[in-house]
Amino acid sequence: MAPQLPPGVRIQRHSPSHRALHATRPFSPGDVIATFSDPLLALPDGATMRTTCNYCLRVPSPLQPPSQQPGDGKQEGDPSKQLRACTACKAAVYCGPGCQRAHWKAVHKAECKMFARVREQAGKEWLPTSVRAAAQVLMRLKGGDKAMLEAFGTGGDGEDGEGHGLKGNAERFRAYEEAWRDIELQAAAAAVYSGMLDKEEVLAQAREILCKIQTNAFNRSDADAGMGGIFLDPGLAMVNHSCVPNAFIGFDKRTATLRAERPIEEGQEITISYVDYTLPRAARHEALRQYHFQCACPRCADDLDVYDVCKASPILARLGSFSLQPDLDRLRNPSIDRSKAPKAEIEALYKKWRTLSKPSDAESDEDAQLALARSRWALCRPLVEARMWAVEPLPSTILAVATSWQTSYKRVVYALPLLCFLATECDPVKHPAPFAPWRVKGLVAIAKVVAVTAELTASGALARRCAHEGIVGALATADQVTLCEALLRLAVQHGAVAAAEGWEVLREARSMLEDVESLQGRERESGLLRAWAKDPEDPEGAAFFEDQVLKPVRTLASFAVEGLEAMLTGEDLGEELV
Ligand SMILES: C[S@@+](CC[C@H](N)C(=O)[O-])C[C@H]1O[C@@H](n2cnc3c(N)ncnc32)[C@H](O)[C@@H]1O
Repeated sequence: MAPQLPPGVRIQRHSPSHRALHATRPFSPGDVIATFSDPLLALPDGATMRTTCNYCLRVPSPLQPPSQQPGDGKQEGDPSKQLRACTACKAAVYCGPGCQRAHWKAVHKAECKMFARVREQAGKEWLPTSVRAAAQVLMRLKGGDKAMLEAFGTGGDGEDGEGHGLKGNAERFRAYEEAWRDIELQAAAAAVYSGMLDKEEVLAQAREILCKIQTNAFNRSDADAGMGGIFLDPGLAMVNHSCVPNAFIGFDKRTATLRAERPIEEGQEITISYVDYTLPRAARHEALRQYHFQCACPRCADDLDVYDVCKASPILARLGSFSLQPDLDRLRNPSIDRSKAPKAEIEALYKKWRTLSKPSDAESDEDAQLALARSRWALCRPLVEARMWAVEPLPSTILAVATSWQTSYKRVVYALPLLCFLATECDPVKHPAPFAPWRVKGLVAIAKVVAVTAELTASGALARRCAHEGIVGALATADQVTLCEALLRLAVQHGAVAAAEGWEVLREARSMLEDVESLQGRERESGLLRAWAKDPEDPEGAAFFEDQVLKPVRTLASFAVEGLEAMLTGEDLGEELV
């Protein structure tokens, strides 16, 4: 039987062994195409299975009071106390009895004994995610689980033009030595710990299962959203890859939401990107190796960079205005000089950039981070010369510095120009859709630093914490509370589309916005911002936004490159900035 699908999508067979997801009606950017709430596999990351509800995958935090559904957990406050362990295996934890019961019925009944074996034989309380996933499949297949049999049973790989099972690309995995070694090890562990190694064919079956999991499961990992793990739904698994996708997936607990990133016509194929589509072509292809196909999307065929794709994006005109970079002409005609950074050079420098090792935990002090940032910045020189700020690995280099300064007592104010620069010069080019999660995260990051600088300004301590006259001057003339409120309004509006209601970044933005709204004497500013958020074309609101938000953000962004140069190339200046 073909996988059960929600309305909005259907499966179309392009060739005997290649199926695809197609739209059954038109969708506009940001629209929900379909939701998938009954996954076949939904697991937290191995090492986090003691801090994540093993059923609903919620990671409790003080900001996340437990919901009444489906876990009906009641404890609040200390996150670790919000989860209770299965009394039998003590390995799996839950946010409430509802989740525990649901997980027991779905899979834990079979895997509970497995964790006793893991403790006995390996002295561990958890298993790597893929090993646990494969063991779950083995045990559910043995138990005659119908949905598992359809997806993972033998002979259904779609290769015969009729099967509806998941594609596994097993022969290709076998030829990919590095990946195959891992699969063999994981298969052996899954067979041993599931207690099924008694039959020789179980090993082969476990390998097939792992190939299918690697090919079809989605990685839910997102540190900012406080989540990790994998998600596999046989219907959603029919969506193919493109480096210029028209859709994207957001995860919230056990639900995956497929949304349109670009306009989609009725009958059109729906595609997502399996990898970070803003990487240079060679890096994308390397990341796609585990899927065993040659991407032939327009970005790959013509080796388009992020500026090319942004320029041609059909959503710029529709969506560009309600953002920190509403200047569409600038996005379409950036002042870059490609001759200074030829494509081959970018690919080579990206490869080298990736080999620069991150400081280990032991040496992750500011000096080690600074040394790494210096080497990365030096490698990115051709991109800086070409002013190609949005081409990786330059934005990641800037972001890493911004992130470390953001959490540094001494440098937090200096993070502001970098974050404003990323939000105006990099993110909108990489992700033309203003609801792209990266862009929303960027807005919240700026708002957080502005909340700090507003306090420093109010207490008169700003000039002591920042030696840069330009930054201090820009902040002195800005209404920082209004700036913060505007950023949060943008984040809340776009964040609701970016991921899901339970997205941690959105919750944080909402909570900060409530705090700002409760401040007295700001009725006029709040009123104007509210009007502008409702209608970005409203002339009074738009003028206010330009003056109170875009102007200070642009001014702050204008100090970013100069500040980075001083810090990362000038021996003395760098120290002075501390
Ligand atoms: C998650 S499945 C997608 C559904 C798959 N087409 C099927 O029929 O089962 C991933 C696999 O689909 C194929 N695939 C996905 N995107 C592709 C693309 N753009 N071009 C060619 N094959 C693709 C690859 O074999 C990949 O390993």
